[in-house]
Amino acid sequence: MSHTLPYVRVNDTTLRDGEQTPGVAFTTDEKVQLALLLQAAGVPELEIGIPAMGAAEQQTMLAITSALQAAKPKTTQTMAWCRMTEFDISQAVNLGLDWVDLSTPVSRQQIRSKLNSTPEQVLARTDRLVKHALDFGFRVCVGMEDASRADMDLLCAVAEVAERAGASRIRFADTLGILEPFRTQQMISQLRAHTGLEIEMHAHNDLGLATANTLAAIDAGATSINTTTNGLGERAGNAPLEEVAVALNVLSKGTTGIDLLQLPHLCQYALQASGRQVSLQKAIVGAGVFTHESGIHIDGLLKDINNYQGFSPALVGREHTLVLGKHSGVNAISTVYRRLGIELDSQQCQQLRTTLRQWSETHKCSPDDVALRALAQSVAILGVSSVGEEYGSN
Ligand SMILES: CC(=O)SCCNC(=O)CCNC(=O)[C@H](O)C(C)(C)COP(=O)(O)OP(=O)(O)OC[C@H]1O[C@@H](n2cnc3c(N)ncnc32)[C@H](O)[C@@H]1OP(=O)(O)O
Ligand SMILES: O=C(O)CCC(=O)C(=O)O
Repeated sequence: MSHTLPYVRVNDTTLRDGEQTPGVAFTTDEKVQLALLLQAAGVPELEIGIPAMGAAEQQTMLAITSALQAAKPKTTQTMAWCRMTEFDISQAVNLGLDWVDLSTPVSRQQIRSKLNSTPEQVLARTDRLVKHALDFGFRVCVGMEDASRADMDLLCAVAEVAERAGASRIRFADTLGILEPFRTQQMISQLRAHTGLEIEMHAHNDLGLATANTLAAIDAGATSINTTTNGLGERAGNAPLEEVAVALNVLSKGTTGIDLLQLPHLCQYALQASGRQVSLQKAIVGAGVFTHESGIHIDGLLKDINNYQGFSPALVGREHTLVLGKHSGVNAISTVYRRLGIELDSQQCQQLRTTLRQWSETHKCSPDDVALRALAQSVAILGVSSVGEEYGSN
């Protein structure tokens, strides 16, 4: 039986939390370009900066909101991150923003040791400053910093006060990245049962669980999520946009309206602008994630692609690549060489299988076409009769 997938609103914070990655600092032009690429890819909301940082940041934010407006149709809304203070809200005015996120710590630890405050004061401040921000025409999200370490009673109380004061959304921040999916689901479900507000999940990747926790939050009723391109962000980063968007699609958990085909280009630009690299094996965008070397896998792929394909790389505009190496089998060797225009017989393939093992241990990479031709020549020179037969031929 088919069912309608829930719409999940992506609020990408590459330009705010992403830029908090130590050492990362985008120029105004880079931020504008990133915002335009995110809008073109169909991301409906962007958190674009922190007005309290001062005039330069505010000018950049204005440049972003103006550029998004000019690129008709404007489909992407913008949000500023603010501390829950009059001053921060005042700095967000006249920047063309749709939303402010008013952030307040909600764990006992941070309320006491960071703000020198009390839960009662947090509640009173939430009520007052949500109303204050509404007076400026902003839509308001209340950012619950360190929510994963907070008492559920206080989270519910903050949500209640926020809702009554006129906020549209609460953000549940796993600020330290200490949640796992089961606990995430439990906490978000409890909040879901308690508030009619939109709930936004903000996950950090300190335990490598940001994507999993984001999906768990959606299962439990979160309506929007924070992401960053390539998982940029504080420490181990945030939930990567590309992972979450593709996972929601592949796992049939939700629709985002994001054009997945644009993700590689968008993420590549974000890498360049951030001066960062992702590992070869980074899900979705890593150079090696659709590359296959193992003999049994390539044999299976050649017989039927679905033998070793969880989802098609074409979903993100990429394709499978076959390489040879230490783990190659005869079927892979003959296929790869045939693509180079070199027909090998079974014995030559077996000899190459042995040669490739030695070559790979020495070079610690996949042989390129030049190296493959040289290896084929070495087989011809050595002659097939000298091949050791210790592995047999299939
Ligand atoms: C979990 C997160 O990612 S939260 C976002 C964090 N992002 C950043 O910090 C990046 C941008 N930050 C900055 O450029 C600067 O920190 C600024 C401009 C915001 C503030 O700079 P400064 O005025 O020099 O203050 P500084 O950073 O030293 O201290 C932060 C102050 O904000 C207060 N504060 C922190 N969070 C909040 C909050 N949610 N609500 C109200 N006050 C807060 C702290 O208690 C501290 O106040 P204090 O000096 O009275 O003790
Ligand atoms: O309070 C918020 O808006 C979340 C801030 C944040 O980036 C975090 O807690 O990790």
